[in-house]
Amino acid sequence: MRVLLALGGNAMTGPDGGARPEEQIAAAQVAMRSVAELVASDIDVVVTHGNGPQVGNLLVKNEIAASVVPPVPLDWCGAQTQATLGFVLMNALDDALRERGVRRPSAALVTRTLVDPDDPGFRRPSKPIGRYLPADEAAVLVEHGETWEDRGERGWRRVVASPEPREILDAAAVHALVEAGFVVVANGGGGIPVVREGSGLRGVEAVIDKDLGAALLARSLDVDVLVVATDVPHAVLRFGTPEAEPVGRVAVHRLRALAAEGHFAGGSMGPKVEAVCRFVEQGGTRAVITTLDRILDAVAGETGTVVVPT
Ligand SMILES: Nc1ncnc2c1ncn2[C@@H]1O[C@H](COP(=O)(O)OP(=O)(O)O)[C@@H](O)[C@H]1O
Ligand SMILES: NC(=O)OP(=O)(O)O
Repeated sequence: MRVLLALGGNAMTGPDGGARPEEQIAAAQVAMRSVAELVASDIDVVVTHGNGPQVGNLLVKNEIAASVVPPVPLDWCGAQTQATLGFVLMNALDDALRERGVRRPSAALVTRTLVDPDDPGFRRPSKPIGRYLPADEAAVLVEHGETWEDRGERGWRRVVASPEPREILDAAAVHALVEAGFVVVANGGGGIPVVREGSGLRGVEAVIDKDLGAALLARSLDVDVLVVATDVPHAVLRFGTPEAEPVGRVAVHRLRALAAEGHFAGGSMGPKVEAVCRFVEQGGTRAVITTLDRILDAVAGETGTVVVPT
């Protein structure tokens, strides 16, 4: 069996979204213990991860330091988060494999994702990144030309362009590493967004939704089960109301109908639901949305929102 595990950026950054190194390392250790257990049962595992909090924080650092050192564009920030989180995840994975006495090599791959330069996502920023701020502080940044959005209880968050992922350009390299027995970390943050220019590629300033990127990578690698690990155990109907109801095992056409009724918020649960639907519609056996600590049961289809073909 082959599994793609998509780790949520928010779920990896602790309760206040602070993204402190020790919180990210601790979350990676929890997730990688489960990955080691899967690998020990002879399951091929590919890991991808979000980068919303981390790429937003890097962008702020660049902006604040701009008068001292040259700032780098958002796609470079995305590439940097792939490297940092790849490093953290590989360390945690190697430790977890060693603890279980499993000998499997790991690799983290800088991964590029093709997007369309005319994608409407460039005109309508929709991807929340970085820290949350109170409304009055966000208003000051809006005056300086940034786009911020009210994200509910936790406050306001900056939003940036998020085009559709069209092709995972380095999928063949991921595939070769998986076939050679590596546990691979790839396509972090949905991949570094690039467009074709002449006979080459150019990075573009955007952040791809990692769950949509994960669905595309999963199909490119003939993955059987996609697990989207986040900070809630299920997708929920009437989320945040007294009538909230978790979605358990569900056929993909039913989940599509629930999404059309507007149960899943844009920029958070909405793209996860879209990603799991796409994966199952395109031939995946099952896709599961649940929390980081339930990965093993999720792979078996025994917990979370379990999406199946019929
Ligand atoms: N219908 C819903 N069911 C469950 N969670 C929802 C729903 N709508 C919005 N959410 C929010 O989605 C969040 C998970 O998405 P997100 O923060 O993007 O996760 P991650 O960074 O882990 O990928 C949850 O913490 C929850 O607040
Ligand atoms: N790139 C991305 O979707 O990151 P998050 O999952 O952290 O929002």
